[in-house]
Amino acid sequence: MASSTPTPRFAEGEDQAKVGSDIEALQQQGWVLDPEGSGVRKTFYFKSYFKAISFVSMIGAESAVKKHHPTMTVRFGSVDVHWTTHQPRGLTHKDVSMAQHCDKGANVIGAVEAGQGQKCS
Ligand SMILES: C[C@H](O)[C@H](O)[C@H]1CNC2=NC(N)=NC(=O)C2=N1
Repeated sequence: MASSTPTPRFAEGEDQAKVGSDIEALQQQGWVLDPEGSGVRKTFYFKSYFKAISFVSMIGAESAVKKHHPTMTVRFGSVDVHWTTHQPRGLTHKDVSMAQHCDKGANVIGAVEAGQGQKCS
């Protein structure tokens, strides 16, 4: 059976119209809702492991400043990033602004298309 498309689950107190339209814009940039609809995720691809680690470091620095932290999985030529808000639970403007920051940083570092990332030989 095909799984149904998740619908956004916003945290209490969020401006749902604003965050909802920002999430739609992020989806145009390749972000997808997680299965619960309470977070967004995207995989970024890089030509070198050093670029992937530099991206993680850049996101980590912004996370420390903004006190909002992602779950990231680093692979040889890619980084999976997941943003959600734990308290209050659900999607917030913080997830949106950090996801936008990821897209900007990926451009600076030089992310590539899926399939163009570094692979094990
Ligand atoms: C006190 C501290 O700022 C909070 O616990 C922050 C830390 N980082 C966080 N990160 C994320 N992703 N969600 C949160 O709710 C959150 N809360």
